Amino acid sequence: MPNHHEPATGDVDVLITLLDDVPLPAYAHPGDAGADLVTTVDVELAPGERIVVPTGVSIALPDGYAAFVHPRSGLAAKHGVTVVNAPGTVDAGYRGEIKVTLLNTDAREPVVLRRGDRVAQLVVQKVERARFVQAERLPGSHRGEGGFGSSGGWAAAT
Ligand SMILES: O=c1ccn([C@H]2C[C@H](O)[C@@H](COP(=O)(O)OP(=O)(O)OP(=O)(O)O)O2)c(=O)[nH]1
Ligand SMILES: [Mg+2]
Repeated sequence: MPNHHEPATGDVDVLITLLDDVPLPAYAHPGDAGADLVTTVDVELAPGERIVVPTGVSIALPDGYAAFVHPRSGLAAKHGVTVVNAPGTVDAGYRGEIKVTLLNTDAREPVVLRRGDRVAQLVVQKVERARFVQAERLPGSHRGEGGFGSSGGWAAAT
């Protein structure tokens, strides 16, 4: 059984403060990309309702990293609960509490989430910062300006 109270082990140290009586974000299985975040409050989401929930954690990412707040597939598939701004971006310089903007996409059923429930997962990644170099023209490419379904319909590309 996964133990959600095991401290996360990983490749990069991320300083974290616990603002509430919550476990450290934990990877449920070795090799997981996302460490689960919990809500520190009970919420009931009406159909179509969104709400910002606190997670009780704040972090200091090293420069060159960002963390992304992703939905959990189980909550999404079983209850229609997603993260509105998925994936939410946590900047390396952000020291505030990580919050999750949940949305109940279900048209009929309300969803109850209890304090301590795992509502999202945090993916820590290296990110590049671009220098935006203004140019008169862009180099050509195979795709060109095609997008937004240019390659075909929803089934296999035809
Ligand atoms: O799901 C999220 C997304 C963001 N944040 C925090 C960390 C992030 O560094 C900060 C700002 O996020 P973002 O840049 O996405 O929001 P904004 O609307 O552009 O606000 P700001 O003007 O503060 O950048 O809010 C969260 O706690 N959860
Ligand atoms: Mg911003």
